[in-house]
Amino acid sequence: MTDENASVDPRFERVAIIGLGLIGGSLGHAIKRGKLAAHVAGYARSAETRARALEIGFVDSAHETAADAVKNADLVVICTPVGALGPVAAEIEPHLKRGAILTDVGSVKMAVVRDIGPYVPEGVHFIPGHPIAGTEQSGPDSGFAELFDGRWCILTPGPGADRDAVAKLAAFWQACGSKVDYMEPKHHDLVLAIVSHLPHLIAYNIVGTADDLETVTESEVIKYSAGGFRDFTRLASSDPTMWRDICLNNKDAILEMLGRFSEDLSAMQRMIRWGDGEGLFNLFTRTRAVRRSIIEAGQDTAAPNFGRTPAQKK
Ligand SMILES: NC(=O)c1ccc[n+]([C@@H]2O[C@H](COP(=O)([O-])OP(=O)(O)OC[C@H]3O[C@@H](n4cnc5c(N)ncnc54)[C@H](O)[C@@H]3O)[C@@H](O)[C@H]2O)c1
Ligand SMILES: O=C(O)C(=O)C[C@]1(C(=O)O)C=C[C@@H](O)C=C1
Repeated sequence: MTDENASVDPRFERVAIIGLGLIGGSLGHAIKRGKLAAHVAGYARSAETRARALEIGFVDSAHETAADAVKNADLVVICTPVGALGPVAAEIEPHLKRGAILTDVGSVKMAVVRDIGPYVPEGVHFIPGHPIAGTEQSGPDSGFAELFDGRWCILTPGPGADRDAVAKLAAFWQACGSKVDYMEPKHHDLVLAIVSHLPHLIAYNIVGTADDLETVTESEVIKYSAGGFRDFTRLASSDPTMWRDICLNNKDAILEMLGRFSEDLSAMQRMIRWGDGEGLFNLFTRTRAVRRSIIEAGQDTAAPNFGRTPAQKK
């Protein structure tokens, strides 16, 4: 915990988690691990997911409607795909407790402010958030308490946000294992477009290209996939709904980064075509240095098995 939040109590009486998949489930586990709430109420659309969440034990009660789950909650965390945030916010609006903190974990932030903002009642503190931690898995069985340990959680409070509420939410995420940082939503979306969204889109594209070649390479793609290709297939197996929603809701920043990427790819194509060995060598030397600085900064947490329970390591 940083000094500035050291004196803030990270605990809540009642937390509501809306959406009980990888992130909602991991949050439930982290709350239980840190004893951060007296009661965790959960909402999922399917009876099967609700039953499973209760059975695993990362929620204390599972509700058939989001409206029911948020009643009396001091902290409400919406953990659904980004495209569902607006409808969920509209449903829960009349049931939110005055003084409660309302937040989310969505991978984009401008669209979250746009979609949830209109449904925040007077007296409720809306502070968008994004834990930069995840895996390619989804659903209630995929969550685990250690997911957020040592990873960043970015909060994007609006200009008029209540300082005490922001400090409380920051203390909560720190108690869940995260390091907390603050950004403007627009800046967040630009940064995440390059460090998270573009890598996933490249992975989806490479695996799609290989799949199109199946008549030629079907057996080879499977047989020799122990190397670089296998790393791409992990990212490319991430949840289709989640990534569709990210693309649709961070369109401008993603198109900007895809444009730059395409230009750089063309430059690389040119170097290969004209045998520019020096250009290629210089580029590869520069990118190798980026990897080294990530490791030196202690951020080498993107390795495929980072943060997973032994059962999840494949
Ligand atoms: N997976 C990651 O790596 C990761 C990391 C950080 C943030 N996020 C963000 O967290 C959120 C949840 O992602 P996840 O990985 O936990 O997904 P998930 O698929 O594991 O879980 C999503 C949950 O939301 C529910 N849901 C889906 N559509 C809904 C709807 N229309 N109304 C109500 N509930 C609905 C699902 O049933 C499920 O319970 C997303 O906004 C995503 O952008 C994901
Ligand atoms: O490690 C992974 O599998 C992830 O995709 C996690 C990852 C990322 O790109 O780093 C994906 C999306 C989120 O919004 C945050 C984290």
